[in-house]
Amino acid sequence: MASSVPPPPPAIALDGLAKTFPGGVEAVAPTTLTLEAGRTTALVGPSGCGKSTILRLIAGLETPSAGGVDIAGEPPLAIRRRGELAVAFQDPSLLPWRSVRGNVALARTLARRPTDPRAIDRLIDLVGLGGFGDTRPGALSGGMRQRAAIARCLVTEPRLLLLDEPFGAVDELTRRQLAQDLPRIWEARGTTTLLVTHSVSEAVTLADRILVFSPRPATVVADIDVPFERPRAPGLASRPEAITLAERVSSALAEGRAARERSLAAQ
Ligand SMILES: Nc1ncnc2c1ncn2[C@@H]1O[C@H](COP(=O)(O)OP(=O)(O)OP(=O)(O)O)[C@@H](O)[C@H]1O
Repeated sequence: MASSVPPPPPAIALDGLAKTFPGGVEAVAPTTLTLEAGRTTALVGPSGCGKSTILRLIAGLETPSAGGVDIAGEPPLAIRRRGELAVAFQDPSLLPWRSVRGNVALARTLARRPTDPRAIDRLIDLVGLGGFGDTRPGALSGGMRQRAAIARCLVTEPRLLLLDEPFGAVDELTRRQLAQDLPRIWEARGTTTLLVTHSVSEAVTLADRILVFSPRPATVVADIDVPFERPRAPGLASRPEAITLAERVSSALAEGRAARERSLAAQ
């Protein structure tokens, strides 16, 4: 989709960011790190460790208990209000009375960008929903709804893209196709992208950097650089160097869990 000169992608700084929910559930331990502008960072960690909470804090959808988030010098809400931040959560909240095309087009209108029907249809095709532009969400499968939500995110040409298990409800073959096609869109625009995933191989294939988290409260246990050239080759996940890297991530996950168990046992 054509646009005027895009603003540069933002870096994200977490400064002592922590979250304890009312009732005492400590989801995120104080975390300080910088996520570089224009790169894709994957967040991997055990279920319930606090990954989605981190994404929601960065999106300004949760209030930190301590510390803060700085996105290119501004708080998350400022970026969100300007429509420069797009979030796709596991459970896509599409408007049920609008078609796929209507949902995608509305996001573009809300971001105060001109709407080009052909560009919207190209994006719908790209996420594998060609022919479903007139269909309402209720008549789509969970995976199709997820893909419509991804199209809705990308159509706003965000500077910052937050994806929470974006391919969770998608079959393996489609997942691979999406993992191949979609990053090209955000890479071409230099979007700063954060991706929560349970799939180690997806993290290795899609990300420039992988942050591995401990069980709750989320603490970074490994910060791994992914050195593979872009665009990523279709068969990358089965290359020996990718397998070695995936094993490093899996070991860090296991070590994070073991360390947490040891510290709980010592208490
Ligand atoms: N609004 C809330 N109020 C109270 N506790 C919450 C709230 N949201 C999340 N939690 C708790 O915080 C912890 C972290 O949740 P979060 O959804 O961030 O984990 P996650 O790593 O994304 O999990 P998964 O991989 O299973 O999606 C969990 O124990 C969850 O029950």
